[in-house]
Amino acid sequence: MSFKKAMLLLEDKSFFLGRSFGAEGEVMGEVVFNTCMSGYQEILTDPSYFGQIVTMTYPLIGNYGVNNEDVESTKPFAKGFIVRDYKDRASNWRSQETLDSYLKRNNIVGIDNIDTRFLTRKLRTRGALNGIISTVDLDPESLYEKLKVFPSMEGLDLVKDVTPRERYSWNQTDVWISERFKPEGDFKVAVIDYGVKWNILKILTALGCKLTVFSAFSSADEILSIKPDGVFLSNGPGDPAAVSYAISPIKELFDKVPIFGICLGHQLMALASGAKTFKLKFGHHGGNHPVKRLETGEVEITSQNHGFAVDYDSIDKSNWEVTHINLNDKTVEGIRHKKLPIFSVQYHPEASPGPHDSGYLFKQFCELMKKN
Ligand SMILES: NC(=O)CC[C@H](N)C(=O)O
Repeated sequence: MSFKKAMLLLEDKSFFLGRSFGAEGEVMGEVVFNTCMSGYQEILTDPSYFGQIVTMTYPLIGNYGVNNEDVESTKPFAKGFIVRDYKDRASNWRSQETLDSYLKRNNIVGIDNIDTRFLTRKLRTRGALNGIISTVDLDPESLYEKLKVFPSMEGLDLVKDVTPRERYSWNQTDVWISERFKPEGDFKVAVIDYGVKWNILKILTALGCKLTVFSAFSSADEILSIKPDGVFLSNGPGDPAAVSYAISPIKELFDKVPIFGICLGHQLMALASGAKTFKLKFGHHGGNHPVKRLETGEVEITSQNHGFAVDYDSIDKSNWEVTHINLNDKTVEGIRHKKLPIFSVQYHPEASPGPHDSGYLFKQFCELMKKN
């Protein structure tokens, strides 16, 4: 690996000199911090990170390498990667490649030797900031000139860049997942792919769902044409309120089939119900967010990755019930329709990376399809 210098500059003009790893070049994006202690490969390949530069609060990154199995999509979607201490010696029986070589091969710019604790504290007090990482220009003035015209995440539709153009079928799972999830029946499920994580598809498959995956541009009629037993709304990048074309098809599906939404899918379901979304100060990105399930009073430790949230006050409480609340900041984590078999959560029950407390939600979706 190289020992070339790299620079990170934020929109508040603060800059950090570090060391280049991964690809060389220059990238801009919204800088967010993730508090997971492992799972960098799943994080990098989660399409919801499209448009963002991720910094890990866990200091040692790269030490267990990279493999072909732990990816959440075809390639890394994060724009750039910031770490405290990159370890080039990968030690794990599943490792096939170093993170440095993986990032180089996929043209993702990384920077290490950054005081990620200081950076995270700054993002926490200032809120998410745009940033630029460069290995080709180390002049803060000139980096700032480039960054200042870069758009803010608010108002950006990034789903159009990651959603598939054509529908496809999915029938893969893996041994770890099929140990936890057993077939619950034989269901035909339409997935709307706004940037879906593969772990979701693998869990649904293990539960006995035959999946047809649709583009975000699909109409309700196209989706209903396969006569699905249920519809799943996926996670995805960007500002949910900007994905206007995806909202009315969901609304049309409301009284037709059971629907389950995760993260962006949850936000779009809420928007279709007439509620509003807003941008959080620095978002929730990590594997230890406590969420209270209001029905039972139980607390789930959840995996999360979102910068926007559903506004509690805007929810139509005569038809919808808030089912889950985040115990850190009391934001909405789940909603359910009072009569129709439709529900969604803001967090990630598929985890990957993260704890498995919330896996029951997938079974709940199967129960609704069975009853219907
Ligand atoms: N993981 C996701 O689906 C993220 C949803 C949305 N892009 C947000 O940041 O809030």
